Amino acid sequence: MSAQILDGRAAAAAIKSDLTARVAVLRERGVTPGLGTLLVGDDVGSQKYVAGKHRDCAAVGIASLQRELPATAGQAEIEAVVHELNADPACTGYIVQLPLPRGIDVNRVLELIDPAKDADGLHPTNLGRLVLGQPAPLPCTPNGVVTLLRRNGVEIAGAHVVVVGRGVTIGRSIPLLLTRRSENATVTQVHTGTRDLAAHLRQADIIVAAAGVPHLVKPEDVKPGAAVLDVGVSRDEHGKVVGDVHPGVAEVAGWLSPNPGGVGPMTRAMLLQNVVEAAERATAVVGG
Ligand SMILES: Nc1nc(=O)c2c([nH]1)NC[C@@H]1CN(c3ccc(C(=O)N[C@@H](CCC(=O)O)C(=O)O)cc3)C=[N+]21
Repeated sequence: MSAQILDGRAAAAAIKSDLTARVAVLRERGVTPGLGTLLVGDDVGSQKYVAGKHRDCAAVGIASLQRELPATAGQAEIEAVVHELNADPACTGYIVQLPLPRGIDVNRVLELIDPAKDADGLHPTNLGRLVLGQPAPLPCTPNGVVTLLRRNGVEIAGAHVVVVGRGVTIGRSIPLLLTRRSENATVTQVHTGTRDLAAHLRQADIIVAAAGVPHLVKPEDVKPGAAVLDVGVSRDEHGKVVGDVHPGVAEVAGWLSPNPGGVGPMTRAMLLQNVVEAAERATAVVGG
């Protein structure tokens, strides 16, 4: 018996098709949403990610604003681009591609982003709103995880979800989404300080593996039929992506998100959704 696939590429394609229609409505009203990216340095991986985001934009009718700075750029130069994008009415939302070069105060840069233009959903104000239950752009990867489960009919309400990892972009905020009344999951968060990781994993109806440790989740630690989402991205010596989930888990789990092809494409779709929703909010205010 083999797990059913939580196909992130298929779900992302369906979401992008829905967003294309919403963008068309906005454009009829004279509003073209625009996604900005700031890329600092010449990391090939980051360049590829950013290029992918702009390809996505073109596909759904969102305008692209690409800003690039050399790896030698200093704090002031980076902050100047952030101020420029905050002020630019053509920019509905934007991201500062991470990581930034060593020596840059990342938190200071991210705090300067206008929370209304925070396409990543990682601004302190928006994370605070998430804690408070107020409307805000949601962090893209966590929202991608929840959306991928929902679209495949995986029961979240009442489920015991074990989240592996406590990183800021994923692990920290996934429990905040899953424990909302609209999701109603019960969440255990485990991390490198957890005494018996396997004992927790075996209790899980849903495992979200976001630790960045290759093949951390082993088949013998997964309850038969559980849903397992592989969010970890490590690379082997050939540069190939290796996830947090051991391939043998496919024989035990009921549902499995592949990596690549799972949560990654969903992250990109959620970024586009944040931009479209920001444009819709702005249009509703302007139009009354
Ligand atoms: N401000 C900021 N926001 C981010 O969201 C952000 C970032 N910085 N820095 C880097 C990480 C990484 N990340 C990925 C998104 C999608 C895929 C993705 O779509 N991956 C494909 C495979 C790769 C491909 O097809 O090109 C997949 O999983 O199937 C991967 C990685 C976003 N990040």
